Amino acid sequence: MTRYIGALDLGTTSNRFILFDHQGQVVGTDQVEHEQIFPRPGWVEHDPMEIWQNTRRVIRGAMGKVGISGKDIVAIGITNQRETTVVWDKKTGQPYSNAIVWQCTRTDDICEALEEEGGQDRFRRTTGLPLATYFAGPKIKWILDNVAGVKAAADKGRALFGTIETWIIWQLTGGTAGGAHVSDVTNASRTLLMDLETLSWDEEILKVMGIPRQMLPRIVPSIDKNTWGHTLNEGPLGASVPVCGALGDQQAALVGQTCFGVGEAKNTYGTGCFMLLNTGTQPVQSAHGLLTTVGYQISGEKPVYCLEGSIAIAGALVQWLRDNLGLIRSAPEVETLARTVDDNGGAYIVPAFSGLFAPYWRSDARGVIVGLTRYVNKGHIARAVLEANAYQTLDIMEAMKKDSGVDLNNLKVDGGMVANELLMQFQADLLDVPVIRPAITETTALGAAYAAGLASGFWNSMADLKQYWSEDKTWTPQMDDGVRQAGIRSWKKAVQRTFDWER
Ligand SMILES: Nc1ncnc2c1ncn2[C@@H]1O[C@H](COP(=O)(O)OP(=O)(O)O)[C@@H](O)[C@H]1O
Ligand SMILES: O=P(O)(O)OC[C@H](O)CO
Repeated sequence: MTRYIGALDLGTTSNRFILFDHQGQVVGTDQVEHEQIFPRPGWVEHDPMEIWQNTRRVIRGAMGKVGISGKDIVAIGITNQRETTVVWDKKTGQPYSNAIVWQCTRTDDICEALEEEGGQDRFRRTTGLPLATYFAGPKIKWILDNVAGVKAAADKGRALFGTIETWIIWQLTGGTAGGAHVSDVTNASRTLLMDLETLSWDEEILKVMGIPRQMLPRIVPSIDKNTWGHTLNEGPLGASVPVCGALGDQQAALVGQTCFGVGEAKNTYGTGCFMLLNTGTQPVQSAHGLLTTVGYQISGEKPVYCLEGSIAIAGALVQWLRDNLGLIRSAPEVETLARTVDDNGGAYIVPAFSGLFAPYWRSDARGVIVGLTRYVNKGHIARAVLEANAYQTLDIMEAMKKDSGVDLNNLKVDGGMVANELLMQFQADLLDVPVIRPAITETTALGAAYAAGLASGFWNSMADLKQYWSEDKTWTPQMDDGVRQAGIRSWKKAVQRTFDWER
């Protein structure tokens, strides 16, 4: 009987369940988008119950399309948008509020107050992260301080915190009847609350932020067959299937791209865009605005660390062009529109919608469109949207080189936006290195499947997984260096124009 690994990919824009066979090939998938809630400028929320409902829907949907039951699934792995924060009541299973999404800027004042002592890098040595609205810890504090009843419930041990993998694993493995309250170490490393060396919650930071220890999940390795629990027979899989792996989505993409060696990197273009470089079993502190984060941990082994460059707005800018400006009807149309012109016509967009993340970490920044003249038309704007992503990646690549000394001689890419050929060519031109797209661009889900498959014995070793990686297409640089340098100069000027807007 053919058996499968299931991967649940809980992204910012949509939830997917993907079934993989033993060759690492996709045999079936189902996907549902969820609502992006913008209650105020800079605020972003999701409804945790909608994410749970859609999770059940896509699991049943993918199994139905392939015509299998939960009994045909050896194990499942979970991967998720990181940092997005849910606090819920463990007796009723109800969230106290909407989830605060990683892009949300509402914790600006909290971060500013925390910075007064020790500055933006106050917790960097311990956590690998600067103080920024991006991370989960300040979001928990915001909920404790602002949502009625949560502080008292947390003190009594009734309120539980989780990032999205924690929330969904709790639901899948029992919910109010005793679901597992666990977080994988890669997600925990994005809270600003975890000590990167000991892989445990840092009591001192918890005290400073006023977060009760008992609301936090147990931190466990990302690839592990014993600690996550099993799905319920009465749940969406209709069977008791072990949950054997969980990884933040960017770390999952690193695993899916089989970047297991020191110096290997990938760049994922989804709602945001994230480059991760494997730095081995010792954390490397960044001096150039990157994050130090856990890449993955196999049970019983030392964790593998990464340097990460995080871009908040990538595909989200394409969504904005579609949903807020109505210039396109679907995301792929941005390429058609961009191809109506030869270049950006002098226009640059810096999408600092959530402030600017790496390498700048400026929460006072807001988005700009610069270089406008009467010549600029909607085709130029579409180009500037795509180019913004490539220029932001260039900023990250420069910082990565300074921090690690690694001069990448190509870039492995994945994520929803890599279908965009114009962007991929421009990216190769700008970085002046080849850009390589793998045959399977669902690398996030693949990484979660690999994690679950390794832990459950479906696959034997990481070395075995390397054979499933294959190239689909490579773009080689074609741009004249003078044109490249002129573009980079204009981009850097445009970035400066975003600063000092909010405060
Ligand atoms: N052909 C395309 N050109 C540009 N952007 C695209 C294209 N197809 C999808 N996108 C963008 O990619 C994002 C979805 O990618 P995905 O990897 O599924 O994201 P996530 O994991 O964050 O939910 C959306 O923001 C969408 O606007
Ligand atoms: O939804 P994505 O794929 O853009 O990823 C979101 C990140 O995990 C946020 O840190």
